[in-house]
Amino acid sequence: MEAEIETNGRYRKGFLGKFDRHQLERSKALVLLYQWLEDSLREGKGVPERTYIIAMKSTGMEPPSVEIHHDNINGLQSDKNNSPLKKQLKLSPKPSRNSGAGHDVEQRSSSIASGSDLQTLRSYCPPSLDTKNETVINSSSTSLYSPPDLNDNVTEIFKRLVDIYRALGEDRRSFSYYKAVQVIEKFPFKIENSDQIKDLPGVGKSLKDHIHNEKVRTITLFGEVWGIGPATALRLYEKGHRNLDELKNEDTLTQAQRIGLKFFDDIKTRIPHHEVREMEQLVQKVGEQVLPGVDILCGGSYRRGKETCGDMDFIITHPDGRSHIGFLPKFVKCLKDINFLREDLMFSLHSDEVTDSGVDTFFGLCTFPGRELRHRIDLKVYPRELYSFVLIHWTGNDVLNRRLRILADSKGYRLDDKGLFPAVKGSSSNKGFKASASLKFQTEKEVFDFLGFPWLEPHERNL
Ligand SMILES: Nc1ccn([C@H]2C[C@H](O)[C@@H](COP(=O)(O)OP(=O)(O)OP(=O)(O)O)O2)c(=O)n1
Ligand SMILES: [Mn+2]
Repeated sequence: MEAEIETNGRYRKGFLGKFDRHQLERSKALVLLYQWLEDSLREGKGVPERTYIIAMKSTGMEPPSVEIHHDNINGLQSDKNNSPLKKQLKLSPKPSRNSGAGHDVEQRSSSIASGSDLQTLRSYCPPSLDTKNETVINSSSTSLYSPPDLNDNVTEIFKRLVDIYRALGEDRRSFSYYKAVQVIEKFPFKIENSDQIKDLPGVGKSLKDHIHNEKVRTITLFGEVWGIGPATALRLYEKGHRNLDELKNEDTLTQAQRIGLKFFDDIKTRIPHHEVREMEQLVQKVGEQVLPGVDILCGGSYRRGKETCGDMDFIITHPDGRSHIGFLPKFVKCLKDINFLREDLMFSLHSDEVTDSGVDTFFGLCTFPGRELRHRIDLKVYPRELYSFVLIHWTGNDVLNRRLRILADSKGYRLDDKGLFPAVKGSSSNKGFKASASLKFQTEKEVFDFLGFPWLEPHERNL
C-alpha cells in the first residue's frame, strides 16, 4: 500500500525543510519512517526497510513532496478519505523521541541529518527489496544506490558481530553494530584511522578501538615482511592495504620486499636444529673449497643450542687476517651453483675498503637440499681482528647483548659488533666513541673478562 504525505509545515522544518531536493538527490539516501527505528528497537534488530521507505518526488525547486511505501502504518494517522492504494496522510505532530539507541543513529558524514519525525539511515536497498516497490522508487528521484563498500573489511566483521550478539541475546549491542554498519557502508572514503570517525555518533567506541587495533595489527604484520620497516608499513597501511595479498599488487615495493612477501610463510617456518647443522656442514665444505682455512660457523640461536632456529646467521673470517677479502662473491656464486642459495635480498661488499671495518654481507634465501621451502640466511664476512666481537654480537641473545653494552657504557666504552671503543675525552656522542680505535681481543672470553661479566658458554646465553 502506498500513500502520499501532505508535507505540513512542521514536517518540512523538522527534516525535509533543511534540505533542497538536489541535496537529497546527491545524498542518494533512502528516507525511512521513524516507525522503522521504533520497530527495529522493539524487535532488537533492524527490520527490513522496504515497507518504511519514503520516496521523493522531483518538483523543480519546490521542497520535495513525499511518497511513503508502508504497509504497516502504525503510528501514522491516515485520512479517512483516501483510497486504500493512495492515502493522503498527515503526519501527526509527535513528541520528540530520543529512545536510547535511536538517538545516535544520526550521522553527519554524508549530508544526511536526522529529524525528530524521521530518521535517515540507509543509502542502499537491501536484497529483500520487492520488485513491486522498485518501479515506484526508481520513478522518483531516490534511486537504488549500491555504493562500493570501501570499508568492507570492517563492515564484514561487524555484520558477523550483529549475528553473534543477537544469538547471545545482547540485542542492544547487536543493534549498535547494525547501526554502525549502516553508517560505515556509506562512507565515500576508506577509514584509515579512528580520528576520521571520532566525532560520528552511531559509531561507537568499539569501532574506534577496532580500527585502532586493526591499524596496529596491520602495521605489525607488514613489518614482518623482510625489508619492510615501520615507516614503510605505515605508508602501505595509509595507502589502504590491509593484508599481504593486497601488498602483492603494490608497485612501490623493492625487489627484496617482494621476495620477502612471496616467501612470507616459508621464512616464518622455523628450522630444526639438526637441519641447520647439516646446512652448516654443507656451507663449511663449500667454503673450504673456495678458500682453504676459512672459518665458518653458524651463530644466533643455533649456536646457543636452540631446538629450532628462525634463520641462519653465518659468521665468516680467515685466520690470516686478509684472505677474507674478496671471498664472499665467489662463495655466494658456488652456493648458488649447487642450488643452495636461491634468492638475494641484500648484497653489500666492503671488505676491500678501509671504512666500515671492511665487512661483506649477503642476506638471502636458501633451501635444504632437495626441498623448496625457503629459509633466511645471512653470511657475514669480517676481518679476523673483529672476530671476538662478531661472535658475541651474532650469537646473542639480544638480552645478553644489551647487558654487555650497558656494562661497557658504565665503564666508559662503547661495544658493538665491530669492537670495544674507549670514550674519547670531551665527547659523549657515538661519533666520539667511534673516533677512537677498538681494543683488541682474540677471544670472546677475553671480552667478557675485560668487562667483568661472568663467562657464559654459548648455550648459556639464552637469557
Ligand atoms: N635487534 C637485535 C637483533 C639481533 N641481535 C643479535 C642477537 C641475536 O641473537 C643475533 C641473531 O639475530 P636473530 O634475529 O637471528 O636472532 P636469533 O638467532 O637469536 O633467533 P632466531 O632463532 O629467531 O633467528 O643478533 C641483537 O643483538 N639485536
Ligand atoms: Mn638467527
